[in-house]
Amino acid sequence: MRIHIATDHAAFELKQYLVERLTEDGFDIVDHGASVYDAADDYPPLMIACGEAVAAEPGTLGIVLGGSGNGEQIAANKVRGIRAALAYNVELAELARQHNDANVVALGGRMQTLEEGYDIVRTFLDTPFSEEERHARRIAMVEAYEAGRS
Ligand SMILES: O=C(CO)[C@H](O)[C@H](O)COP(=O)(O)O
Repeated sequence: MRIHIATDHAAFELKQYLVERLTEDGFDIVDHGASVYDAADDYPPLMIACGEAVAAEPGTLGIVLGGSGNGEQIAANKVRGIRAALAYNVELAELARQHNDANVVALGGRMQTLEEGYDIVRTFLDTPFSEEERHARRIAMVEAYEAGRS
């Protein structure tokens, strides 16, 4: 499975860790930066690039990282077709896939250990959408709004 990933400076170490672990696990990782640590970098262009890559390639998933994950989630969600969910524990990561069919997960690198971050991300990547009608119906309502049909 192809995974798109991006971070700003605040989760640079977490991104490096995830790229290494997920590559070992057999995932095809596309790294959208930041490619070097720069304490003054800005997250929006990095997260939007990651979101655009996910939206352009259905079936892929994305990981956006920052200090809290909040701004990263907000930026990724500006991309048409992106459903980005903030996950700070494995239960949220699981629900993001099962109920929301999220295609991007946002994590705060300052909010958990590297190993906890990996567990959250692996849960997100390993959990399928439930396909339950009520969840599909609600997602379709959001998509209709996004498409200007509601
Ligand atoms: O999480 C973030 C946005 O939601 C950023 O990573 C965070 O705001 C960066 O903070 P600073 O510039 O103080 O290192």
